[in-house]
Amino acid sequence: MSGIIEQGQPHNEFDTILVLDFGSQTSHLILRRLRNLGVYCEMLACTTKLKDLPFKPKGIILSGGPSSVYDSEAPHVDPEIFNLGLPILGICYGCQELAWRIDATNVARGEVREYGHTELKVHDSGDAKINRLFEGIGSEMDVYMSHFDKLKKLPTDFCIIATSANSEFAGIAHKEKPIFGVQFHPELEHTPRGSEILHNFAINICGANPAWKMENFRAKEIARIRALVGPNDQVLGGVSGGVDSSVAAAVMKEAIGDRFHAILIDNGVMRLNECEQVKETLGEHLGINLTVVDGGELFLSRLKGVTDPEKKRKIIGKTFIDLFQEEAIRIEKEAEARPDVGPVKYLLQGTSVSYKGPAATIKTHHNVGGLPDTLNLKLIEPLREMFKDEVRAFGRELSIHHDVLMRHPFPGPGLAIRILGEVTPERVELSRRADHIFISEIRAAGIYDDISQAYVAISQDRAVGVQGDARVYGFIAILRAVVTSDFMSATPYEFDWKLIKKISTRILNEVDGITRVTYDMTSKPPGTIEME
Ligand SMILES: Nc1ncnc2c1ncn2[C@@H]1O[C@H](COP(=O)(O)OP(=O)(O)OP(=O)(O)O)[C@@H](O)[C@H]1O
Ligand SMILES: O=c1[nH]c(=O)c2[nH+]cn([C@@H]3O[C@H](COP(=O)(O)O)[C@@H](O)[C@H]3O)c2[nH]1
Ligand SMILES: NC(=O)CC[C@H](N)C(=O)O
Ligand SMILES: [Mg+2]
Repeated sequence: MSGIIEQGQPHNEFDTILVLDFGSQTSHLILRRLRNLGVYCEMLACTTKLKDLPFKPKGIILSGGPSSVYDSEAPHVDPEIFNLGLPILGICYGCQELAWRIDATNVARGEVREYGHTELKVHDSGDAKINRLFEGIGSEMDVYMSHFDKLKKLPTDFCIIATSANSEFAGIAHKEKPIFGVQFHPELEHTPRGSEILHNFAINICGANPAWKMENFRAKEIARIRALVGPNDQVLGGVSGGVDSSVAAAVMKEAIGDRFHAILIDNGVMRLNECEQVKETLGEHLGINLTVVDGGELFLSRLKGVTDPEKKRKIIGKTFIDLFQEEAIRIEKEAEARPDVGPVKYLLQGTSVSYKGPAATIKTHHNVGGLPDTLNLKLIEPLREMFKDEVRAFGRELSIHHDVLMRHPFPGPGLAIRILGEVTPERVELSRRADHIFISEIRAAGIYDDISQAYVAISQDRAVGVQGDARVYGFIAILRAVVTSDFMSATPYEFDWKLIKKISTRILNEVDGITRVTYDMTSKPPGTIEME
């Protein structure tokens, strides 16, 4: 990493815990819990060569992951990890990895899957140094497990610090060195006292000073962006009106002023009047001059006849990139006469927490699928490691208006992943109008902020109805409203029955082409928030 990029990096100023990501769906939650404790942390790929690290962490956490350590394809940590003299905590796969690195025969496939809550028994080793991970917990603790593989043997020089009914080695500690492993997931809310374990590790064992605060982020991020972009280069910003990109755009504007160009791409699958409204709101509340690029026809023509969800996502992602590239050329042309500004070198995305590393692909979120090699724009993602609620807290720090901050997330592929199957202009229209009624009623009932995300999906199947005594044959509208704190897991919102009946009646009366309305009762997991 170059010296310039290193300037203003928080890991040079704050005690930092390094999280090595083995691809768990919940790796980011480790960071979030640590930040809540005031401990600065960063996440890198599990295979990072540790001698190349641009900073010295106070300790290292190995995350969970979908692989099995004994498989030939499994990812492994740099063996150098044991020579750094740093405290290490392995979580689930991370714990199995520690044991495997010491002796590959320590880990094997289990006989039973252990998914869900388990009572953990904490063992007193008689040595205060070894007991530190569970300090203050007492003799029992409710934990969440999610594994199949298990430790078969205690690694040499380790002792047992916790057990569960299924895991003889649910917690292990090295007898001399500050190396610990746990089979359960302390980062999950389902492990109610998990934060205490992370506190014990990061603050007590690693000795990290918990001096990190959200307000540090603003100055640090602005300094980082200024150093990265330099005095002349320009930045193109994908701005959707969503929470992430609005907050990211506000930071960019503060950092580099009019060298930042905010672009909203109308992908033909935005909600009713959305582009006009976003342009107005961002201008009014953030003083950001947004250019709206009309890509509607292009997107819809490329989506014609396509029904596979992943194909739809990929087509949309690629079309976004094509249009961003065209915009970069336009902006450079316009700036030709200005000696003070240089080329457009960066693309800003407001992405907050995303799946990266070797995590199993559940969906190709278009914005995080990686940019094509042919793109000569480098990515800037100021919020890349934050969770939505952290982005909102950061936005409040930047005095961004409540309505912008509380907007329900809206995915980049827009209504296209809520219109099951083929996206046609007619079905986009149905989806827009039904969605508008649903959201307007939710707002009017004063429950918009109680719901994390709500929308109407349109089925591929049709159903018969009777309207004005005539037979009609139309699509099914599927209402979805969920409550979640981190969008990783979610439960359906419990509507007042009268309200949901009113919404259903309005949709059936006002949207021609819809003959049924249903409510999606699926939690995440096993469902996801979007339909496709
Ligand atoms: N229609 C669009 N035009 C331009 N950029 C977009 C558009 N949709 C998404 N993006 C880019 O992709 C990024 C990821 O989208 P995502 O939906 O995750 O974030 P967001 O729209 O900023 O916030 P939210 O999650 O609240 O919707 C955005 O931050 C933005 O940079
Ligand atoms: O920018 C985005 N591009 C995408 O391709 C995408 N797919 C899902 N989402 C949003 O991510 C959150 C979790 O969604 P899922 O439970 O459907 O995976 C929810 O908030 C979704 O709206 C996306 N956001
Ligand atoms: N959550 C995890 O880290 C799981 C680890 C490993 N894949 C197992 O099944 O045991
Ligand atoms: Mg969005």
